[in-house]
Amino acid sequence: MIYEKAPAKINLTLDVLHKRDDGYHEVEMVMTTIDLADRLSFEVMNSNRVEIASENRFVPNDKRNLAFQAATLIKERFDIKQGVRIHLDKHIPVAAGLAGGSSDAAATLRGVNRLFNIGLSQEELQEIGAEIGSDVPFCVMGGTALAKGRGVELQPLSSPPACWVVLAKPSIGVSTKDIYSKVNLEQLNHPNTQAMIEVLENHDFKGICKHLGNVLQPITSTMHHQVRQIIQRMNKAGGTGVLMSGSGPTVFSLVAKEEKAERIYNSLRGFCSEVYMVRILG
Ligand SMILES: C[C@@](CO)(OP(=O)(O)O)[C@H](O)COP(=O)(O)OP(=O)(O)OC[C@H]1O[C@@H](n2ccc(N)nc2=O)[C@H](O)[C@@H]1O
Ligand SMILES: Nc1ncnc2c1ncn2[C@@H]1O[C@H](COP(=O)(O)OP(=O)(O)O)[C@@H](O)[C@H]1O
Repeated sequence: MIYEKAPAKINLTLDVLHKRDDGYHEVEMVMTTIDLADRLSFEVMNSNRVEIASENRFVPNDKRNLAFQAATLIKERFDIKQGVRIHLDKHIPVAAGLAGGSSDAAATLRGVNRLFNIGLSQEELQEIGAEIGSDVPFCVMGGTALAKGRGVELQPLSSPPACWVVLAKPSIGVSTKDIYSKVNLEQLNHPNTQAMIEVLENHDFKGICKHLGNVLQPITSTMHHQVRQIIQRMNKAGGTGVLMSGSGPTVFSLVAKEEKAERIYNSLRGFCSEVYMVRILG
């Protein structure tokens, strides 16, 4: 049996530059991993099948699951005759803007590579990951990175200084495709990506909080008042660096001190069913 951890990501910046000919949007975003993770196990099966099991009722237990797709892709590409049984212990909220499914796919690429001794490099796993989804290569790489193109061209960056991340996810689902389709290129309030890269290099926590920005936040928060309410509540509770992650609806706050993070966490609980307080992994 082989085990892999699949951490969630948050977007410190998310900018959309233009619409591409392939229908995707050209993005520029800074992402970092956090200590909120799914856990996966992988076991060889003698029958030539992929099986996936998870107790989470929001996660599909069939070919719609990105971990299932990752295992199938590797098996077919490298003509592996044995099967694999995957167990997914889900902790990352689903359809939340935290790349839970993409991180499960990335963990599966790593896990199956080890299970069958295929010997693929991290770069090769990233390339295969891009066939599954735009966030998968970053999840293979982990840490902190600048992502360009449709999100698959990666450049590693310095990680943020150790801090706490308080996250709150309202009980609504958001479709990434739907949010991207509502982008109006004339109306975007672009974050300063270069400034974010510089403050990361300088380990400047206040600078990181100052330069957080996500062009998708106004779109998702206009559609869902719950996102606006959480942003307001986090700010009112004294939250520093408050931003929506990815296409949402999860909102996070970066906090340097544990007591303050606890205060924000407590003020969100009761108001919102899914609230987490975790460390940044970076
Ligand atoms: C917004 C982001 C930010 O990290 O994350 P999430 O909110 O999903 O976590 C990503 O760009 C999401 O990546 P991912 O969820 O892997 O997207 P994909 O499966 O590749 O694409 C889903 C759909 O989103 C749209 N899409 C995605 C990426 C991109 N650069 N431009 C797009 O227009 C396309 O319509 C595509 O069909
Ligand atoms: N392993 C998985 N974990 C979570 N969701 C998955 C998984 N595989 C496929 N999905 C599907 O992908 C969709 C997006 O899920 P997720 O990756 O959690 O969101 P996001 O892209 O917003 O971070 C969900 O609606 C779910 O049905």
